[in-house]
Amino acid sequence: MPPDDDEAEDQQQPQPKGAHALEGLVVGSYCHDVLLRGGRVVGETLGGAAAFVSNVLDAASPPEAAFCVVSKVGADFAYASAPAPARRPALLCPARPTTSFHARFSDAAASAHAPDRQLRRVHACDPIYPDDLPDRPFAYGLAVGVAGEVLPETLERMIRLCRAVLVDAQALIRAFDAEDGGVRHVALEGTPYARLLQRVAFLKASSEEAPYVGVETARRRCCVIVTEGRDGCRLYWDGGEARVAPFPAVQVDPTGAGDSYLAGFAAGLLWGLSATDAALLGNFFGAAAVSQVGVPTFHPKMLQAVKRILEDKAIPRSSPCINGAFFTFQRSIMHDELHASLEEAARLMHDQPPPATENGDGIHSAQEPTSGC
Ligand SMILES: Nc1ncnc2c1ncn2[C@@H]1O[C@H](COP(=O)(O)OP(=O)(O)O)[C@@H](O)[C@H]1O
Ligand SMILES: O=P([O-])([O-])O[C@@H]1[C@@H](O)[C@H](O)[C@@H](O)[C@H](O)[C@@H]1O
Repeated sequence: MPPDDDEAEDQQQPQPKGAHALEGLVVGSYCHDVLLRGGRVVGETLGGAAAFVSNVLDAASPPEAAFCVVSKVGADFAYASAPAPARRPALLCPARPTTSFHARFSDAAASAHAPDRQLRRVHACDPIYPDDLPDRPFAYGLAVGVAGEVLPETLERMIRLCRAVLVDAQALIRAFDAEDGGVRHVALEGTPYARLLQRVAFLKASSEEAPYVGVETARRRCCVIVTEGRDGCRLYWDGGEARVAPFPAVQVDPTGAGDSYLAGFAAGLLWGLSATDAALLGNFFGAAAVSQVGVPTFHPKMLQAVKRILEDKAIPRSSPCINGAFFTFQRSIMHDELHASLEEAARLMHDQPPPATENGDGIHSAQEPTSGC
């Protein structure tokens, strides 16, 4: 198919050079998460995919890979003075409240594929408009909206600015009940995002979202990743697929697993791994996310070990792989060895207990709001 005018323009776009040749653009709002079990509030945490994503990119990107976050919050934002990741300033919308979700957990969610929480959007901040994005080229972009804030025209602008765009399906297919904000999904094909898919590099969906994405149609346009909770994930591209094994975890809070997965995956690509190998890093950080409440804190020894493994195993990045033209999908010969080394590193996470307080509900409160709430 010949490229349309937009695509031709994209292909001529100047490549970023110099110290920020691997700079990323993360688009999606921070939010307030309220966790409920049995009608009782059992945790209040910083949320929003952008928060989980920044946390993992900070932890796992190669040293030369910077990134910036475009996020919106209201004047009530409770984590403005918190340490990373919300220290990356969000655009302030004084007239609107911070996006907020209530996540209701059911005790019965024992199956890996059963929805383990019911989400309600309680407040929505302003959308992120194309003009809110910095006007410069980026090596990669992550479209990680949670509340419908990444508009189709904003995703289109990201595609123009970034050499490769990775998208979380939750940014595209969520619809919100007009009465109570209940989250449901709509078919991607019927949304204005569908026509952009062929200019996206990777689309990640959870197994609950996958039927709405339509994997068989979507994989002909971009690589589709379906995450399967504690079973790991599968990648589907035009002409092949792969299953990638998980890492063991004791789940205390599933929030942010998908977000942390996507950022781990992107970091893997930045280190020069193939998509199937990078998915190991996604699974690794997805597992790390569920073992703590809210945005997780990683043990420094664990992170050192992960970086050593990547420095050792990843290919030199003189020609960055995070570039639509150069992705390789297949697992490499060192895939199993990489899994074993990361599994070893994961044990260091428990070298000392994470900074969480048990409250008897299986959900621990790792972060308290620093103001507001
Ligand atoms: N209980 C678990 N044990 C180990 N890894 C997990 C667990 N839950 C999630 N993960 C990891 O996180 C990834 C994303 O989780 P998933 O539940 O599929 O996404 P979402 O948070 O979007 O619903 C999975 O592919 C897996 O790698
Ligand atoms: O758990 P996950 O699917 O990766 O992502 C979550 C979103 O689905 C949710 O709307 C938001 O409130 C959480 O903070 C987190 O971003």
